[in-house]
Amino acid sequence: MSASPMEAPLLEAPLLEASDLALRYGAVPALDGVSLAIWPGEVVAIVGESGSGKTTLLRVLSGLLPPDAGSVLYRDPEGRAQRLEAMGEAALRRLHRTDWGFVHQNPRDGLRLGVSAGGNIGERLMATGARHYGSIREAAIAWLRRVEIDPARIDALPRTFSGGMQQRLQIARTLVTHPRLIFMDEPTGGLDVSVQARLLDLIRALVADLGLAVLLVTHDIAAARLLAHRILVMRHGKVVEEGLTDRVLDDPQHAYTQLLVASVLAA
Ligand SMILES: Nc1ncnc2c1ncn2[C@@H]1O[C@H](COP(=O)(O)OP(=O)(O)OP(=O)(O)O)[C@@H](O)[C@H]1O
Repeated sequence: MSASPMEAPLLEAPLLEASDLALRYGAVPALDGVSLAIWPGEVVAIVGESGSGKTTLLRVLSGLLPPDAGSVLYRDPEGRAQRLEAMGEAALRRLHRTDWGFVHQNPRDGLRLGVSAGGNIGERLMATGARHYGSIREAAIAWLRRVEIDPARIDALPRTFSGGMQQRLQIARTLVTHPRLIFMDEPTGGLDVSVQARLLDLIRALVADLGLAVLLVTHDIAAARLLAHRILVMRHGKVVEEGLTDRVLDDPQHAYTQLLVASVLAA
Protein backbone atom coordinates (compact mmCIF):
# COMPACT_ATOMS: atom_id res chain seq x y z
CA MET A 1 0.00 0.00 0.00
CA SER A 2 1.52 3.34 -0.98
CA ALA A 3 1.56 6.14 1.59
CA SER A 4 -1.06 8.83 1.00
CA PRO A 5 0.08 12.48 1.18
CA MET A 6 -1.64 12.61 4.58
CA GLU A 7 0.68 9.90 5.86
CA ALA A 8 3.86 11.13 4.21
CA PRO A 9 4.96 13.46 7.04
CA LEU A 10 5.22 10.41 9.31
CA LEU A 11 8.27 9.31 7.33
CA GLU A 12 9.95 12.49 8.54
CA ALA A 13 9.41 11.37 12.11
CA PRO A 14 12.07 9.64 14.22
CA LEU A 15 12.67 5.96 13.56
CA LEU A 16 13.05 5.19 17.24
CA GLU A 17 12.05 7.32 20.22
CA ALA A 18 12.70 6.50 23.83
CA SER A 19 11.28 8.43 26.73
CA ASP A 20 12.23 8.45 30.38
CA LEU A 21 13.83 5.04 30.48
CA ALA A 22 14.79 3.74 33.89
CA LEU A 23 16.36 0.45 34.94
CA ARG A 24 18.07 -0.54 38.20
CA TYR A 25 20.28 -3.47 39.04
CA GLY A 26 19.66 -3.61 42.78
CA ALA A 27 20.92 -0.28 44.10
CA VAL A 28 22.68 0.61 40.82
CA PRO A 29 20.70 2.92 38.50
CA ALA A 30 21.93 1.62 35.11
CA LEU A 31 19.43 3.91 33.34
CA ASP A 32 17.98 6.97 35.02
CA GLY A 33 15.51 9.02 32.96
CA VAL A 34 17.05 8.53 29.51
CA SER A 35 15.22 9.97 26.49
CA LEU A 36 16.47 9.99 22.91
CA ALA A 37 15.39 9.88 19.29
CA ILE A 38 17.13 8.61 16.18
CA TRP A 39 16.08 9.66 12.69
CA PRO A 40 16.26 7.69 9.43
CA GLY A 41 19.82 7.66 8.09
CA GLU A 42 21.29 9.13 11.26
CA VAL A 43 24.29 7.76 13.15
CA VAL A 44 24.10 8.42 16.89
CA ALA A 45 26.99 7.47 19.16
CA ILE A 46 26.45 6.74 22.84
CA VAL A 47 29.72 7.38 24.66
CA GLY A 48 30.79 7.24 28.29
CA GLU A 49 33.16 5.40 30.56
CA SER A 50 32.78 1.76 31.56
CA GLY A 51 29.68 1.20 33.68
CA SER A 52 27.89 4.38 32.55
CA GLY A 53 24.95 2.36 31.17
CA LYS A 54 25.68 2.31 27.42
CA THR A 55 25.17 -1.41 26.84
CA THR A 56 22.10 -1.48 29.07
CA LEU A 57 20.62 1.38 27.01
CA LEU A 58 21.30 -0.42 23.73
CA ARG A 59 19.70 -3.61 25.04
CA VAL A 60 16.60 -1.73 26.19
CA LEU A 61 16.31 0.22 22.91
CA SER A 62 16.52 -3.01 20.92
CA GLY A 63 13.90 -4.74 23.04
CA LEU A 64 16.34 -7.27 24.50
CA LEU A 65 15.81 -6.00 28.03
CA PRO A 66 12.55 -4.56 29.41
CA PRO A 67 13.01 -1.26 31.29
CA ASP A 68 11.57 -0.74 34.77
CA ALA A 69 9.92 2.44 33.48
CA GLY A 70 9.65 4.50 30.30
CA SER A 71 8.87 3.47 26.76
CA VAL A 72 10.42 2.89 23.35
CA LEU A 73 8.51 3.71 20.18
CA TYR A 74 9.55 2.32 16.79
CA ARG A 75 8.21 3.44 13.41
CA ASP A 76 7.94 0.65 10.88
CA PRO A 77 8.58 1.21 7.14
CA GLU A 78 4.88 2.05 6.67
CA GLY A 79 5.19 4.86 9.21
CA ARG A 80 3.18 3.08 11.91
CA ALA A 81 4.42 3.75 15.43
CA GLN A 82 4.68 0.70 17.68
CA ARG A 83 5.61 0.49 21.35
CA LEU A 84 8.22 -2.21 21.95
CA GLU A 85 6.75 -3.05 25.33
CA ALA A 86 3.38 -3.82 23.71
CA MET A 87 4.94 -5.93 20.96
CA GLY A 88 4.86 -9.69 21.34
CA GLU A 89 8.08 -11.70 21.38
CA ALA A 90 7.44 -13.06 17.87
CA ALA A 91 6.98 -9.55 16.41
CA LEU A 92 10.16 -8.40 18.12
CA ARG A 93 12.10 -11.39 16.78
CA ARG A 94 10.75 -10.58 13.30
CA LEU A 95 12.00 -7.00 13.65
CA HIS A 96 15.45 -8.29 14.59
CA ARG A 97 15.44 -10.52 11.48
CA THR A 98 14.26 -7.87 9.04
CA ASP A 99 14.22 -4.14 9.81
CA TRP A 100 16.92 -4.22 12.49
CA GLY A 101 20.45 -5.53 12.77
CA PHE A 102 22.67 -6.02 15.81
CA VAL A 103 26.47 -6.00 15.58
CA HIS A 104 28.01 -7.37 18.77
CA GLN A 105 31.45 -6.54 20.12
CA ASN A 106 32.33 -10.20 20.11
CA PRO A 107 31.70 -11.75 16.66
CA ARG A 108 30.98 -15.06 18.44
CA ASP A 109 27.72 -13.51 19.69
CA GLY A 110 26.61 -12.54 16.18
CA LEU A 111 27.95 -15.42 14.08
CA ARG A 112 27.64 -19.18 14.07
CA LEU A 113 31.26 -20.23 14.09
CA GLY A 114 30.48 -23.82 13.09
CA VAL A 115 28.60 -22.74 9.94
CA SER A 116 30.43 -21.66 6.76
CA ALA A 117 30.91 -17.96 5.98
CA GLY A 118 28.41 -18.22 3.12
CA GLY A 119 26.00 -20.10 5.37
CA ASN A 120 26.17 -17.36 7.98
CA ILE A 121 25.06 -14.80 5.40
CA GLY A 122 22.63 -17.12 3.60
CA GLU A 123 20.74 -18.30 6.66
CA ARG A 124 19.82 -14.74 7.55
CA LEU A 125 18.37 -14.33 4.04
CA MET A 126 16.52 -17.64 4.39
CA ALA A 127 15.02 -16.41 7.66
CA THR A 128 13.35 -13.65 5.65
CA GLY A 129 11.91 -16.11 3.12
CA ALA A 130 14.66 -16.50 0.46
CA ARG A 131 14.61 -20.06 -0.90
CA HIS A 132 16.54 -20.12 -4.18
CA TYR A 133 19.98 -21.65 -3.47
CA GLY A 134 21.69 -20.02 -6.47
CA SER A 135 20.58 -16.50 -5.64
CA ILE A 136 21.32 -16.92 -1.92
CA ARG A 137 24.87 -18.01 -2.78
CA GLU A 138 25.21 -15.12 -5.23
CA ALA A 139 24.11 -12.66 -2.54
CA ALA A 140 26.58 -14.22 -0.09
CA ILE A 141 29.43 -13.83 -2.61
CA ALA A 142 28.46 -10.21 -3.31
CA TRP A 143 28.41 -9.45 0.43
CA LEU A 144 31.73 -11.16 1.09
CA ARG A 145 33.25 -8.93 -1.60
CA ARG A 146 31.57 -5.88 -0.13
CA VAL A 147 33.15 -6.51 3.28
CA GLU A 148 36.52 -7.25 1.66
CA ILE A 149 36.59 -11.01 2.31
CA ASP A 150 37.87 -13.15 -0.56
CA PRO A 151 34.79 -15.01 -1.95
CA ALA A 152 37.03 -18.08 -2.29
CA ARG A 153 36.58 -18.36 1.52
CA ILE A 154 32.81 -18.80 1.18
CA ASP A 155 32.86 -22.40 2.41
CA ALA A 156 35.42 -21.78 5.17
CA LEU A 157 34.36 -21.72 8.81
CA PRO A 158 34.52 -18.31 10.50
CA ARG A 159 36.54 -19.80 13.35
CA THR A 160 39.44 -19.96 10.87
CA PHE A 161 39.12 -16.17 10.26
CA SER A 162 41.03 -13.38 12.02
CA GLY A 163 39.12 -11.18 14.49
CA GLY A 164 38.78 -8.39 11.92
CA MET A 165 37.46 -10.78 9.27
CA GLN A 166 34.97 -12.27 11.71
CA GLN A 167 33.72 -8.80 12.49
CA ARG A 168 33.38 -7.99 8.77
CA LEU A 169 31.49 -11.24 8.26
CA GLN A 170 29.16 -10.35 11.13
CA ILE A 171 28.48 -7.04 9.38
CA ALA A 172 27.74 -8.80 6.07
CA ARG A 173 25.36 -11.19 7.84
CA THR A 174 23.64 -8.24 9.50
CA LEU A 175 23.26 -6.09 6.39
CA VAL A 176 22.27 -8.71 3.81
CA THR A 177 18.57 -8.29 4.62
CA HIS A 178 18.75 -4.48 4.19
CA PRO A 179 17.78 -3.46 7.71
CA ARG A 180 17.03 0.22 8.36
CA LEU A 181 18.36 0.46 11.90
CA ILE A 182 21.57 -1.11 13.21
CA PHE A 183 22.54 -1.41 16.85
CA MET A 184 26.32 -1.65 17.29
CA ASP A 185 27.92 -2.45 20.64
CA GLU A 186 31.64 -1.57 20.58
CA PRO A 187 32.06 -3.02 17.05
CA THR A 188 35.82 -2.36 17.01
CA GLY A 189 36.50 -3.31 20.64
CA GLY A 190 39.22 -5.87 21.19
CA LEU A 191 40.82 -5.43 17.75
CA ASP A 192 44.31 -4.15 16.93
CA VAL A 193 44.48 -0.44 16.13
CA SER A 194 45.21 -0.93 12.40
CA VAL A 195 42.39 -3.48 12.13
CA GLN A 196 40.07 -1.06 13.93
CA ALA A 197 40.88 1.71 11.46
CA ARG A 198 40.10 -0.50 8.47
CA LEU A 199 36.85 -1.68 10.03
CA LEU A 200 35.77 1.86 10.87
CA ASP A 201 36.39 2.93 7.25
CA LEU A 202 34.32 0.00 6.01
CA ILE A 203 31.47 0.74 8.43
CA ARG A 204 31.52 4.40 7.44
CA ALA A 205 31.31 3.58 3.72
CA LEU A 206 28.51 1.03 4.17
CA VAL A 207 26.47 3.29 6.43
CA ALA A 208 26.70 6.16 3.92
CA ASP A 209 26.00 3.96 0.85
CA LEU A 210 23.01 2.25 2.41
CA GLY A 211 21.65 5.27 4.29
CA LEU A 212 21.51 3.27 7.51
CA ALA A 213 20.45 4.58 10.88
CA VAL A 214 22.94 3.41 13.50
CA LEU A 215 22.96 3.49 17.28
CA LEU A 216 26.61 3.01 18.14
CA VAL A 217 27.81 2.28 21.65
CA THR A 218 31.50 3.02 22.06
CA HIS A 219 34.00 4.29 24.56
CA ASP A 220 36.23 5.22 21.59
CA ILE A 221 35.82 8.95 21.03
CA ALA A 222 37.76 8.77 17.74
CA ALA A 223 35.30 6.16 16.40
CA ALA A 224 32.40 8.36 17.44
CA ARG A 225 33.96 11.35 15.69
CA LEU A 226 34.49 9.40 12.49
CA LEU A 227 31.06 7.77 12.30
CA ALA A 228 28.48 9.75 14.22
CA HIS A 229 26.33 12.72 13.27
CA ARG A 230 25.29 13.14 16.87
CA ILE A 231 26.71 12.13 20.25
CA LEU A 232 25.06 11.35 23.57
CA VAL A 233 27.34 11.34 26.60
CA MET A 234 26.29 9.02 29.44
CA ARG A 235 27.34 9.03 33.05
CA HIS A 236 25.85 7.00 35.92
CA GLY A 237 22.85 6.04 33.76
CA LYS A 238 21.99 9.59 32.67
CA VAL A 239 22.58 11.48 29.42
CA VAL A 240 24.65 14.43 30.64
CA GLU A 241 25.20 16.03 27.24
CA GLU A 242 24.07 15.58 23.67
CA GLY A 243 24.52 17.40 20.39
CA LEU A 244 26.13 17.36 16.97
CA THR A 245 29.42 15.46 17.03
CA ASP A 246 31.74 18.38 16.29
CA ARG A 247 30.00 20.63 18.80
CA VAL A 248 30.15 18.06 21.62
CA LEU A 249 33.77 17.09 20.99
CA ASP A 250 35.18 20.52 20.11
CA ASP A 251 33.16 22.57 22.56
CA PRO A 252 32.02 20.24 25.36
CA GLN A 253 29.75 21.98 27.86
CA HIS A 254 29.44 19.44 30.66
CA ALA A 255 32.45 19.00 32.96
CA TYR A 256 32.33 15.21 32.49
CA THR A 257 32.43 15.53 28.67
CA GLN A 258 35.34 17.96 29.01
CA LEU A 259 37.18 15.37 31.07
CA LEU A 260 36.37 12.57 28.61
CA VAL A 261 37.62 14.61 25.62
CA ALA A 262 40.70 15.85 27.51
CA SER A 263 41.65 12.29 28.51
CA VAL A 264 41.63 11.26 24.83
CA LEU A 265 43.72 14.25 23.81
CA ALA A 266 46.21 13.45 26.59
CA ALA A 267 46.45 9.76 25.62
N1 LIG B 1 23.41 -8.07 34.74
C1 LIG B 1 23.79 -7.13 35.63
N2 LIG B 1 23.65 -7.30 36.94
C2 LIG B 1 24.00 -6.35 37.83
N3 LIG B 1 24.53 -5.15 37.46
C3 LIG B 1 24.71 -4.92 36.16
C4 LIG B 1 24.35 -5.89 35.16
N4 LIG B 1 24.64 -5.36 33.94
C5 LIG B 1 25.15 -4.13 34.16
N5 LIG B 1 25.19 -3.86 35.48
C6 LIG B 1 25.66 -2.61 36.10
O1 LIG B 1 24.92 -1.54 35.51
C7 LIG B 1 25.76 -0.43 35.23
C8 LIG B 1 25.74 -0.10 33.74
O2 LIG B 1 26.35 -1.19 33.02
P1 LIG B 1 26.53 -1.20 31.45
O3 LIG B 1 27.12 -2.51 31.08
O4 LIG B 1 25.26 -0.81 30.80
O5 LIG B 1 27.59 -0.04 31.25
P2 LIG B 1 28.51 0.26 29.98
O6 LIG B 1 28.61 1.74 29.91
O7 LIG B 1 28.02 -0.46 28.79
O8 LIG B 1 29.91 -0.33 30.46
P3 LIG B 1 31.03 -1.12 29.57
O9 LIG B 1 31.62 -0.07 28.66
O10 LIG B 1 31.99 -1.60 30.61
O11 LIG B 1 30.32 -2.22 28.87
C9 LIG B 1 27.13 -0.80 35.76
O12 LIG B 1 27.26 -0.29 37.06
C10 LIG B 1 27.13 -2.32 35.77
O13 LIG B 1 27.98 -2.82 36.77
